[in-house]
Amino acid sequence: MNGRSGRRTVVIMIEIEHLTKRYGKKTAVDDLTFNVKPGVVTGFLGPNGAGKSTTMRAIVGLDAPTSGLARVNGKHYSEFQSPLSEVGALLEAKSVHAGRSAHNHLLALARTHGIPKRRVQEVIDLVGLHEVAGKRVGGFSLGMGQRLGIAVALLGDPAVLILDEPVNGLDPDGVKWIRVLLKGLAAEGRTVFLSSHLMSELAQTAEHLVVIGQGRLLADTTVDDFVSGNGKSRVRVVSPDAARLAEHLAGPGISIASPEKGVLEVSGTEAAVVGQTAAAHGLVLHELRTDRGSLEDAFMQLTADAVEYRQTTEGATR
Ligand SMILES: Nc1ncnc2c1ncn2[C@@H]1O[C@H](COP(=O)(O)OP(=O)(O)OP(=O)(O)O)[C@@H](O)[C@H]1O
Repeated sequence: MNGRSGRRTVVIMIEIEHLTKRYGKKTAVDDLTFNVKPGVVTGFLGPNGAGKSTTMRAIVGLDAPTSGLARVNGKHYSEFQSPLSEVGALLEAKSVHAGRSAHNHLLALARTHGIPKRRVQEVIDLVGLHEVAGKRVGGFSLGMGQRLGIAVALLGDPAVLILDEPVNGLDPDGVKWIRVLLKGLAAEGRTVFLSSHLMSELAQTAEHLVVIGQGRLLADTTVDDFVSGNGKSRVRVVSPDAARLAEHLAGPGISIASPEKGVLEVSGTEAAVVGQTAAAHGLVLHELRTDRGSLEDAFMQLTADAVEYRQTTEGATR
């Protein structure tokens, strides 16, 4: 269609290329480039104001980029014949007629988008709204509203789903439900791209992560690599000989803390080295394990650096 059909042999469903979005002097998204692939849940992580919603809005044509491109399935959103069937989106609170029932809201959307009527009941069941489908949307709780938004996103049975903070307003059961739902949709081969500021939630739901800060790409990697690459891992040792072990371990680049008697937390080395050092000196160990940093630690570390970077560059350029 655009003469670049060769690209389509590579299965990339969402392509962001040098995307920049400015609102007046504010650069919300700054030369962002990344791809989102099908078959896995990709988390979109960043502190408040990082540019996640702006990027998602650009993908579905709600915001025109200042420069750069956002494509789904090789096409710009405006080229879609049947948008709801190509990409389902849950963005900020939908404008829903408060007086309409969830069922009628979905039915109206289905009619205007050429989606069969039976799909309405299917998505109502899928999101667990069957008991309240006939009730006025105006009386819905935040969580019910989120479920309705997800039903709208799924209505056209799209291969690509974009969800901005989908767990907002959901209770713990709802959070668990959406985690299972999204993983299931990805396992069917769909592209699932969701933003969250709840890092622990993304760690349990997403396999891949795109992290942004101040509109710029900070990481595009698997969750596992993100944590091991950015989190601080340390070795925890419990030993009746802790003090002597600490003396033998001490050296350049190694820091040792003792949060309580007989316990050491060692950074800058590996569990194997600690075990070998203990064995070489005949010291008894009761426990030896590596504590990996959490996704939360990794995220804080990465975005803290981004904030510093921004302050220095702003100072330099203005
Ligand atoms: N319509 C707008 N006009 C002016 N500035 C805007 C507009 N929309 C977003 N911004 C600004 O652009 C930046 C990025 O906002 P965006 O909502 O994309 O971030 P976000 O990562 O989704 O944040 P949050 O997690 O708080 O939703 C913010 O500084 C925001 O204030």
